[in-house]
Amino acid sequence: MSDTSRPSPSGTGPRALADGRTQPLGSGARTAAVIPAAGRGVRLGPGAPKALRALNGTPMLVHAVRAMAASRAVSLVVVVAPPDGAAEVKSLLDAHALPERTDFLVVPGGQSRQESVKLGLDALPPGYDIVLVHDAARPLVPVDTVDLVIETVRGGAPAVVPAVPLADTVKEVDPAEVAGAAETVVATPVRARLRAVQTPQGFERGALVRAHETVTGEVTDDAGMVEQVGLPVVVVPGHEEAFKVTRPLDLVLAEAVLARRRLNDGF
Ligand SMILES: Nc1ccn([C@@H]2O[C@H](COP(=O)(O)OP(=O)(O)OP(=O)(O)O)[C@@H](O)[C@H]2O)c(=O)n1
Ligand SMILES: C[C@](O)(CO)[C@H](O)COP(=O)(O)O
Repeated sequence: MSDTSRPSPSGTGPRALADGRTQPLGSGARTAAVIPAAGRGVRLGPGAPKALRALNGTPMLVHAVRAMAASRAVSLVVVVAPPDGAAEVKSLLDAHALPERTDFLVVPGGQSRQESVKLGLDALPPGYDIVLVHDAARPLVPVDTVDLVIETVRGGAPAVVPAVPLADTVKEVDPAEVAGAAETVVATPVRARLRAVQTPQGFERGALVRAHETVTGEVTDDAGMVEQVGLPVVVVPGHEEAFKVTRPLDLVLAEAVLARRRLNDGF
């Protein structure tokens, strides 16, 4: 099979195959996680920036950092803090127990999620061939999901998203009427073919960097940017506990999940 080589920013990355997949990176590939945590959390209501709000007494961001560091494959976590809050976030992480095998970096974020992820990527040192991007707002993702995403990138996928089927039927509405007093349905996509995608999304580093350097315009996730540069995105099973804390009711659900985990763990 013919293939073309494409250097990764670390200089140690994989070769891109003609179909956009990459040759397997192998188990030696080092993995870093970028956690965008610079959002305000407007939909959660008034209060501190969302990532700093507590879930059972511990800031959501600390839960999210621990969720990434729980994977033995993740050796660096880059936290993208609110633009004026990097020092506060650094102190917060210093004050909470985190695995010793994992290094941490904190950088200030930007005005959009996309900009914050790019700032995190820019801060990544060389030597990491796989990059996870994980919302601070998904604090409870289980380690098995994180590991599955990493394994799939190691196996040669340039981009991987964990996803779950939808419970609701989804309607597309007339774009001219979006957020108006009334909206008209223009289509009903076949639900069985739709997936709700979660994070961490995993990437071969070169693919993600290229996407962030070339794609402009509104995007709501990083895999969508990789799609736009023409690379395949592989879907793996997500997890119901990887839901995004977006509205006040999600906080109630997150605390219930933590309570159930404590019961199951017997403390
Ligand atoms: N300028 C921004 C906006 C968002 N995020 C991060 O992107 C993730 C997903 O965003 P979302 O859940 O929408 O968070 P917020 O933007 O804080 O929420 P809202 O839209 O309700 O304000 C969050 O971890 C958030 O902190 C970020 O790093 N920088
Ligand atoms: C990246 C994401 O979590 C995938 O579902 C989602 O698109 C983030 O959206 P948000 O509006 O920035 O929370």
